[in-house]
Amino acid sequence: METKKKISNITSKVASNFWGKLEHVNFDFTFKNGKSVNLTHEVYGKSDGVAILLYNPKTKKVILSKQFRMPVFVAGVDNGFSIEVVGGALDENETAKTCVIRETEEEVGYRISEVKKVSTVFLSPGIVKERVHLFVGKYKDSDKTENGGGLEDENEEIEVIETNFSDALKMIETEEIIDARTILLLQYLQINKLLK
Ligand SMILES: Nc1nc2c(ncn2[C@@H]2O[C@H](COP(=O)(O)OP(=O)(O)O[C@H]3O[C@H](CO)[C@@H](O)[C@H](O)[C@@H]3O)[C@@H](O)[C@H]2O)c(=O)[nH]1
Ligand SMILES: [Mg+2]
Repeated sequence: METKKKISNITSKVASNFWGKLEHVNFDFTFKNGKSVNLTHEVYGKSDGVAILLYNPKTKKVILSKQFRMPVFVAGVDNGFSIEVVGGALDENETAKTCVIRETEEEVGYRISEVKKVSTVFLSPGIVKERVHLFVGKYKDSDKTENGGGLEDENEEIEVIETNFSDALKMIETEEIIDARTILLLQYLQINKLLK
């Protein structure tokens, strides 16, 4: 039984509070041999997030979005454009389900009501404290509204991509799709044979 806590004397300083918050967390870490070190780790995050893969069982198509992502650009990949599932940050006091239904209409213009929760994941647990709640949801052509494309007042510009599921899977191999949430959810559909 542990006699001393592994992590103790935790203090946190806000290093930056712009869009998300970057914290410097100082703590004592005790190794198995009893030795203790004082460490400072960076932790970044905003609110938790959601993401959803929309699929049409009749046409075997999926809906994806394409938008500019500065971190992707800074990393030198694909001029910064990224093909992703619909997703976004939770508003205050918003449930994951309400958020994912709202983001679906805002970003790609489909009004859906039923979604299925798949899992909750950390995407970069060494750095980012955000948890993302992952969903899948069926859509049909008649769910389409006049909306989509993102919110102008959030400076969003989103291209809606409706593509064959089989082509989307190929885009993982060709690395046209590089977002982990998107790959995870496409593979979830494949493993569970939801579009067979
Ligand atoms: N990252 C970032 N986005 C900003 C900033 N300022 C404005 N934005 C804009 O704020 C909007 C937020 O849109 P959402 O749909 O809510 O979020 P998202 O950008 O799609 O998703 C990102 O955040 C989610 C929640 O934190 C994450 O779940 C997801 O993985 C991704 O990082 C985007 O248009 C983004 O360009 C900024 O400083 N940083
Ligand atoms: Mg978004």
